[in-house]
Formats: sequence, C-alpha cells, structure tokens
Amino acid sequence: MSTTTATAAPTATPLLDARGVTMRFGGLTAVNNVDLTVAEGEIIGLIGPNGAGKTTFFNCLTGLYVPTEGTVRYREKVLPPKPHLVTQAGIARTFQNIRLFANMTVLENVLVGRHSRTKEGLISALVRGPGYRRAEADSREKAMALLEFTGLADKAEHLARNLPYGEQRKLEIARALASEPGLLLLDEPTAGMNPQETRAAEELVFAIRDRGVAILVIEHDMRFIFNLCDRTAVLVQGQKIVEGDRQLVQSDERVITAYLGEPLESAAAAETTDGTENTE
Ligand SMILES: Nc1ncnc2c1ncn2[C@@H]1O[C@H](COP(=O)(O)OP(=O)(O)OP(=O)(O)O)[C@@H](O)[C@H]1O
Repeated sequence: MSTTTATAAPTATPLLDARGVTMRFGGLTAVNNVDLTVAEGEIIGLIGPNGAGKTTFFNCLTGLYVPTEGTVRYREKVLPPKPHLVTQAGIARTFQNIRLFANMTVLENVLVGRHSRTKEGLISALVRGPGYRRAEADSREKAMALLEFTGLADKAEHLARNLPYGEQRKLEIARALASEPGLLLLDEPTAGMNPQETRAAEELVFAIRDRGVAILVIEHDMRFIFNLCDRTAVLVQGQKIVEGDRQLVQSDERVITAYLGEPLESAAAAETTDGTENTE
C-alpha cells in the first residue's frame, strides 16, 4: 500500500523519529512498517478504524512493547525498551482506559508522576533528611502548579475516584506532565467526554503545546483531530495509508473507504453530537 504525504518531512531533526515500526502478535501484524515523525511544537494526530493498530503503535513508542522490527528515536537516541526509561527520556503518555490511583488524592496522583524527575534515593526518603524535604517541597510546588494549569487546584485534596470523568482525564494529563516531558502521547483523551468537556480538552492541548510540549494524539473524534492537528496520520490494518493536513486526509479515497464509505465530516458529526466516542 503506498502512502500519501502532503507535507515534506520537517527539515530540523525530529523530536520523535519512528522508522519501520512493525509489531506482530503470532500471525497477526498489528503495526506494519510505520514511519512517523513529530517535531518540536507539533500536534500530530493518529486516526484509524477500531483495531487499526493505533494503541499498539503507542505501546511500541513507550517501551510497553518491543517492536518486532523498526526503531524509535527520541532526540536522536534510540529509546530503551522499558516504560520508566522512556518516561525519563522525555516521553509521557495517558491511556485509553483511565489509570489513576483511585484511592489517592488528586495531588498525590500528580506527585507519583513526578517520580521520574526526583533524584532523592530510598535512604534519604527513609530518614527524611534535608535533601529529601527540599525535593518534596519542590515537587509539591510543581504538582500544585500543574493542578492550577489543568484547573484542578481546588480539588487537590479530593480522592481521584470522586472526580467527575472529564476531570479524571485532566488529572491523567496533569500526572503525565509532572514527568516534564518533551512529547506527550494522548490515547483517546476525549473518550466519554461531553461536547463541552471535549472543547475544554482542545484548549488544554493547545495550552500544553504552548508550554513547549509536542503532542501525538489518538482520537476518534474527527472534529477534535482536525481542529488541533498540524498533520494527521491514518492507520488502516496496521499500515499508515495517508499522512497530511485535513484537506488531504479528508479527501483520500482510501480513508473514506476505511470509514465505511462515510465522508469523514459526517462521521465526525455523528460522533460528536451526543458527545460519545464510537468505539468499545
Ligand atoms: N497484546 C496483544 N496480543 C495480541 N493481539 C493484540 C495485542 N494487542 C493488540 N492486539 C491486536 O492488534 C490489533 C490492533 O489493536 P489496537 O488496540 O492497537 O488497535 P487500535 O487502533 O488502538 O483500536 P481501537 O481504536 O479500537 O482502540 C487488533 O487486532 C488487536 O486485537
């Protein structure tokens, strides 16, 4: 299958450079020879029908899976195949199904996210020496700043499980930002959100980009994708079939066919009128 690309690859060295990424599970090729770059300051969309391989591709980028073939570089270095080392390198992510510590407070959840950026060791933590106390105060300050940024500061002491759904998704993003990433991967950030929450999520994504964090986002809500993204890549049956701007993606015959012959605009409208996603 050939790939159509509307925009030339960025000339500067990309932040993320995935080349020839393939992931096989036994006889099933979930991701097939996918190339994708994300440059500093970009918001890139990844769309495709259910089962197209989007989450598997994210898992290959974040060390959850070791790709069967291909390489993933971040800031020109091949990423180690361990999630915590990928986070340390500068890539953070959220998950399709919210993964918060339900019985911890909102603030504690964000503090957990800071773990990869704190240097104080176990001994220091146990004796609670001055170095530990300083690091802890610094972490709390940074975590509170992130809660301000995401609009959750007044709920810092609430248990995560008591937050409404849309705020739980925001908290996941705040926790991911706590690791001070250069690239944030969002897996269906508006799943289950109502239209107002979805519009607020768009604003949040732009604000994150304005803080200097590049974004790669999987979404089924086409309006969200096309409002936000500088480029969008389309996966179908594990292969990237098109990559480019809204116009190119929406007019590509193969994309239209992949979405059951329905023009993308009407697919987008159908998905967003009731504020629910069309998957799972
Ligand atoms: N751990 C695994 N073992 C075996 N097969 C898997 C595994 N993970 C994913 N798959 C298969 O790989 C294919 C791609 O799945 P994936 O979840 O990546 O798709 P997706 O595009 O994210 O779908 P959705 O939009 O529904 O979330 C599917 O056929 C899925 O069943």
